[in-house]
Amino acid sequence: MDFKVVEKFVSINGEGRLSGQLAVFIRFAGCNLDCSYCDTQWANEENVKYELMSEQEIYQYIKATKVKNVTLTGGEPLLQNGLIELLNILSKDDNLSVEIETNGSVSLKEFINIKNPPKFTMDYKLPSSNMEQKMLIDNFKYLTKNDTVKFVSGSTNDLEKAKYIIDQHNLVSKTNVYISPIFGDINMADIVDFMQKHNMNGVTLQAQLHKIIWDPNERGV
Ligand SMILES: C[S@@+](CC[C@H](N)C(=O)[O-])C[C@H]1O[C@@H](n2cnc3c(N)ncnc32)[C@H](O)[C@@H]1O
Ligand SMILES: Nc1nc2[nH]cc(C(=O)O)c2c(=O)[nH]1
Ligand code: SF4
Ligand SMILES: [Mg+2]
Repeated sequence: MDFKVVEKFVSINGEGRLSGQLAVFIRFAGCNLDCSYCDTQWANEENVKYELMSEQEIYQYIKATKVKNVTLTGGEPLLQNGLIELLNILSKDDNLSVEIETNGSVSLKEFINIKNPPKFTMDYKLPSSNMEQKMLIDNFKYLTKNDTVKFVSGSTNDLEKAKYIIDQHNLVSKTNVYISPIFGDINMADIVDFMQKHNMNGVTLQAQLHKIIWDPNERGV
């Protein structure tokens, strides 16, 4: 199966539990959502330039970088035809640690049963995204302590919804829970105040590190 790869690069992971560590990124074309704040809308455009790569070509590229952490992102990686075949190849290599960034609207069911499954970082899209109605609440039941739910928040209303969902589904006891600001839209100090006011123990606040290191609009970092 050939995959539409819009960019591939080595950087530090700017998000999630492996933030600050080297990672090799594979970004796939196309997404089923249209989040108001999406910083990679270009990857979802119909006429985006892409390179067709087979599973083996992607694996060989990853190995040539000598980087252990692999992030599959997009666009929406879980919508790529043949993703299971790619994951089967990557999961056989004990020297790789694979993570998938996914938007919360695609069922994880068929991806969790593979041997040595990837770590999922699943967004729960909050009201500011305009995509909340697409969230599959059922996905929470597949997540473990290897995975993460991320709430990208741009307002107090978003934070209140995040807190409601975290409490309602007891997420802190099941998985890793992160809050990340919509870049530039909300003061991080206000998020900390909110976390303190609501005793949000076990929740991690995180900025997008790559947007602090490099120009926030730079691609390939
Ligand atoms: C571009 S998305 C690709 C993967 C998948 N479609 C998703 O939404 O998780 C990767 C991550 O970047 C986050 N993101 C996109 N735009 C952002 C922004 N302006 N500020 C903060 N995070 C953003 C998304 O919420 C998601 O967690
Ligand atoms: N450095 C860096 N780290 C990231 N972690 C997740 C990213 C993504 O776009 O999914 C990302 C990204 O675009 N750049
Ligand atoms: S789901 Fe991810 S890639 Fe798709 S529009 Fe939202 S942030 Fe962008
Ligand atoms: Mg990004």
